[in-house]
Amino acid sequence: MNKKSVKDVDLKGKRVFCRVDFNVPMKDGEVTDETRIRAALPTIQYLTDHGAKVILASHLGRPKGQVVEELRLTPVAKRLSALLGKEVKKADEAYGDAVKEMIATMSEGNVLLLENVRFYAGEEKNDPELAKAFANLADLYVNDAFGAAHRAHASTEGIAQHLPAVSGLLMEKELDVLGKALSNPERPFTAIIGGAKVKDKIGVIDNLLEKVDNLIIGGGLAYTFVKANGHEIGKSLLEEDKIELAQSFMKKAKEKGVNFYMPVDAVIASDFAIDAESKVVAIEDIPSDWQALDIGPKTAEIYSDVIQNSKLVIWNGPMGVFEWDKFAGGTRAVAEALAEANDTYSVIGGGDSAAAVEKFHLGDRMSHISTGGGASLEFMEGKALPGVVALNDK
Ligand SMILES: Nc1ncnc2c1ncn2[C@@H]1O[C@H](COP(=O)(O)OP(=O)(O)OP(=O)(O)O)[C@@H](O)[C@H]1O
Ligand SMILES: O=C(O)[C@H](O)COP(=O)(O)O
Repeated sequence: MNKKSVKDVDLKGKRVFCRVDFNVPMKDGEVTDETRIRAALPTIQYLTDHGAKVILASHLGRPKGQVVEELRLTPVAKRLSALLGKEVKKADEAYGDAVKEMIATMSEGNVLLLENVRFYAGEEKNDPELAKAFANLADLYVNDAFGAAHRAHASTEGIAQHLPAVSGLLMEKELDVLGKALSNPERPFTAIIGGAKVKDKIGVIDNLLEKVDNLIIGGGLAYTFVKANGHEIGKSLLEEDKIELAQSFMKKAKEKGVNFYMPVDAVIASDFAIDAESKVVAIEDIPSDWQALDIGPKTAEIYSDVIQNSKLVIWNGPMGVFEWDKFAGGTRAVAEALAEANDTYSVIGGGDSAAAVEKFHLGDRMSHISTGGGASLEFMEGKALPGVVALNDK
């Protein structure tokens, strides 16, 4: 990476404003998945080990510029404190005199967590005044929030205009893995794209078709492609206005010599319901009042074979409604094939695919699980990430 990192700067005695992505799932005031907190630990530890005073900032949820009590970061401070094995002070604001006073009492190696930066309307507007107020708290800015790097907000982009700005270790690792995969892939290189909507994956499919050897399509978005191929899909998800686009992707794949894989069978359901009646049919046999909620077993077998024969696989988006057991088989089969493919470097592109891999307890069998959903998608689309662009060059 051509951006400076924490390893390139002097940290001793410095007040470091470190943006992390602690946008974690919570229930009843408890953190229910601490993956993102754990992922930030190496940077926090590196900073404290090198004598910095660490001021952490994050967003949580989408409070839209207002204080929302359930979206305070207090439970996160508690979890972080336990994981670090040291006290983490928590401020009830994210800037201002009270926060400055807390920082003034900090010693080298201390950690302070600021309040949810999205409680301020200026955060998402990238208000220069708010960015300056954040910058006023510190001597150095570290961005370790890969998951929020696609947002040009005051704490991810604006602040970098006012302080020396470097990346954290997680940010560096994410950019390294995803960057290498896209620029210098080991081959055969396979991308698996699933999820609900074609509309959300247009950019990524388009960009990956320039790079991959195999493109595998699954999930709800597959049925627009099946329809574009001339089959009836009953009540399965369809984006009518994307049929032509789907056809153009299939044409592009042919022109580029990319093997394009679509479902050959499906698990169909009588309704969109957890307890719906279900059965397996060939892809051309979906009855008009049924809907496809998962890829079928033959498809799963074909996809697993392609995975086993790949050197690099990038996966974004589930193959079916994996939240419901009846329709989780396809997503599970893909996750298991990746887990078993020892010679295959597997990159899971955050969001729902990461959640699925964790649900099947296969997380530790993947080579890299990105902490960024939207961010990894935008990166794979080939877009520049504002939170990265703003950092100082090496
Ligand atoms: N055949 C299907 N019909 C309807 N819904 C489906 C189907 N297959 C998958 N889904 C649903 O799609 C959702 C995931 O799609 P979505 O595009 O939101 O996630 P994603 O691609 O992982 O994106 P992100 O990484 O941003 O979370 C899941 O909730 C899943 O139940
Ligand atoms: O969960 C995420 O993908 C990141 O934390 C970004 O959150 P956002 O989509 O609310 O900006």
